[in-house]
Amino acid sequence: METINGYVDHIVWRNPDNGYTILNLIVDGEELTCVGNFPDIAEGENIEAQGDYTVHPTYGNQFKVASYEQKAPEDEEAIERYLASGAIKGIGVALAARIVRRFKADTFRIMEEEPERLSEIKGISARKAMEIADQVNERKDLREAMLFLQQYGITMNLAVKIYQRYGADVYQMIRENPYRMAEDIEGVGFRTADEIAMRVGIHTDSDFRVCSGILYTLMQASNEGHTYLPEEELSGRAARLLEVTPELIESHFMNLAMDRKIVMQNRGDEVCIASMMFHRMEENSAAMLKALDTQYDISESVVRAQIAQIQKKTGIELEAHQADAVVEAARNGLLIVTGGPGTGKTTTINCIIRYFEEEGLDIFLAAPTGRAAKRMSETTGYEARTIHRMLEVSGGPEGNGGFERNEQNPLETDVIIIDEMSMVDITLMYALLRAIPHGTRLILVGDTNQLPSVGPGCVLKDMIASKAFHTVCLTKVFRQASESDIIVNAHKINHGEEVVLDNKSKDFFFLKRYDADKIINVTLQLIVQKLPNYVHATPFDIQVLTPTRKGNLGVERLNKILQYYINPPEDGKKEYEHAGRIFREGDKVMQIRNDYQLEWEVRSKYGLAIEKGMGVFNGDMGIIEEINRFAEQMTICFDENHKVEYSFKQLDELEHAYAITIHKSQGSEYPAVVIPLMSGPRMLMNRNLIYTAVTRAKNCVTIVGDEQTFYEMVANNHEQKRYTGLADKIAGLNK
Ligand SMILES: Nc1ncnc2c1ncn2[C@@H]1O[C@H](COP(=O)(O)OP(=O)(O)OP(=O)(O)O)[C@@H](O)[C@H]1O
Repeated sequence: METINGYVDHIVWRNPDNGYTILNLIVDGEELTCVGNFPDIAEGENIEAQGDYTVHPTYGNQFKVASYEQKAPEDEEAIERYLASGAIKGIGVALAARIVRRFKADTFRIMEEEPERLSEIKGISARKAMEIADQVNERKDLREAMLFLQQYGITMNLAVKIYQRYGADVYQMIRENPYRMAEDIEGVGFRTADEIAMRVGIHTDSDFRVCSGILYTLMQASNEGHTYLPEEELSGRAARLLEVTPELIESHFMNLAMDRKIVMQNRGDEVCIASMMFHRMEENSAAMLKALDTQYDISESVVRAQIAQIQKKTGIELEAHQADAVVEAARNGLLIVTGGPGTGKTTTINCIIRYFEEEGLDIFLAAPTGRAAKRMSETTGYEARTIHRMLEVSGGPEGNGGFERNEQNPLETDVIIIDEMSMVDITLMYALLRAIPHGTRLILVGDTNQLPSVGPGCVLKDMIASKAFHTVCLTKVFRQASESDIIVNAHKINHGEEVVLDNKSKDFFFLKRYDADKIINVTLQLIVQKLPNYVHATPFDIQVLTPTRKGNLGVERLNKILQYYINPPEDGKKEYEHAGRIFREGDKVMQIRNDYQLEWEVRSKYGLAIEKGMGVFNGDMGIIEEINRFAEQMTICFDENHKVEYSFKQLDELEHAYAITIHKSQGSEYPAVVIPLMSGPRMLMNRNLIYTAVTRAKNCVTIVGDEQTFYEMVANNHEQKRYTGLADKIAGLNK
């Protein structure tokens, strides 16, 4: 091992999570590339490093640093170089020279111990002297805090965030209550905080730990869709998490309620406990829905006469419930329209749009996902946007002022129609309602038999269950068996009736296979050979939908296999590996969380941006167009030619999408769907799930697998219970 001394001329690259850094060090006037872990280093600093010289196949000679020490610059030249490097704001080249000329080798001691003396120098006021001293100390404090936090296994990136939040209080916070971080800092969950607490030696029954664990349990429950938990369920879950008794958990409920972190409410003979956030969202949403539900004094016969006119013009005669929906839309501020596939929801929306248009009203159309919005645009012929886009994403967290449109800056229109309402969770509903002023009509359209929203809440069902709002349920199926077995079978599935699997259909097939690898083989043949011609689509458009993420037919395994066959490695096709996944040019990928910061642009054929916007959302699908290793980014092309640059660091937000879960497919429609099916957990394998999968297909559904599993799913009407409070809160307003 060798020792070198030098100063950092330039930091070439740095990984903020682990401090891995490539930098140019000037050693005896010569430039040397050094690589290694540098938790905190700035350009201009002097270091003494131990390590070995190596030769990198591409980059040549390097020094691999095993350990290093920061050295206060010893000679005056080094001190001046450091100060002139811009490391301290307000000191440039000229001032650095003046300072060092005056204080010589004593410069740093003066800055730390007698900073007021800096004002002896021309160009430095007393205030500026103190600002410089603060910065010098801050850097020193930051460095010390970093070292302290790293003892507890905290990454650099997180350590900076923690230090920024708590400053000098960081030591006390970590020693006394690291659980505060789980509430205060994004990116720190209960588990991280608990791990730190364990290292610090905090007891398992500490009050802070129990309270934080309770809030964490409620948050975990919201990931399963619940907005509250019954008291017993909460104490049981939290007790298992913290490995303490349920009694200890229960003894903290009252304190948390007094601190306004949770809300306890009696519902029947049950005590329901919700986090304050979800309680408020539900309570405010209930009140806002009620406020929108005004009645308009419009005569029914006048509306019906208008409908007759519209029917004459369009040549479509509405069925009784459809016409009722138009009448209710005209006479009420809030209306819900539900129905399964092919029951005429779109036809009804179209008539409602025409009616309001003729009244001279402005109409906004929106849906929860990009694909659903696109479909709404196609079927209505009017522009439909995602709800996120309509509310104008502002870059902040969802539900917390994350949209430009809110009560201060509401949507300016007369009528808002939302499609695919079953997918809207309470967070998005709350954000939507905040942006709708009194006097705007709101029409919510959806299919209650679809899977519930991925996010917490059960908004559409709860609104219907409250019986507080006008609801029109469309039941007549307009498409006949000869036209579409997909629709007819979807309704049969929904009613638990027998579906004939004789493959005499034109659009509904069941290929019986009983072995996972055979099922995958058939799936591949369908995507690559059989279906593209049959449904006039590309393999990209044919979507594999599967119930699970894990297992032989889970998303993860299917994606690896499908990628290998559909988009195999090839010379000239660039690849990049991230977290065990190989992303390759030509891959089909999906964004897996809402990202309001990502910018997209539509480019002209000369590559110039002709339209720009922000936000890529959970479920958006695209193709990797280009991987640029030099710039460490890849270009993904999403629907409507929206091109987005992902830096390699953002790849956690992307997954392959050759196969996706049925849950993720909600609100989307594909020309053809292939569903590999083998037995799985009963809780998951229910009627809702197979119904949702089948209704995603426009032209063709093929299920490949075990017919027994299919029959069991159709028979299994057991839905996973969601604990949600919106219905009760709406009902409570009537009392
Ligand atoms: N009153 C009607 N008379 C005759 N045909 C109708 C009527 N209403 C709807 N249809 C036809 O039934 C089919 C399904 O209607 P529509 O697309 O409106 O239903 P939907 O509920 O929106 O279906 P999906 O959920 O599958 O999109 C369409 O072909 C439509 O033209």
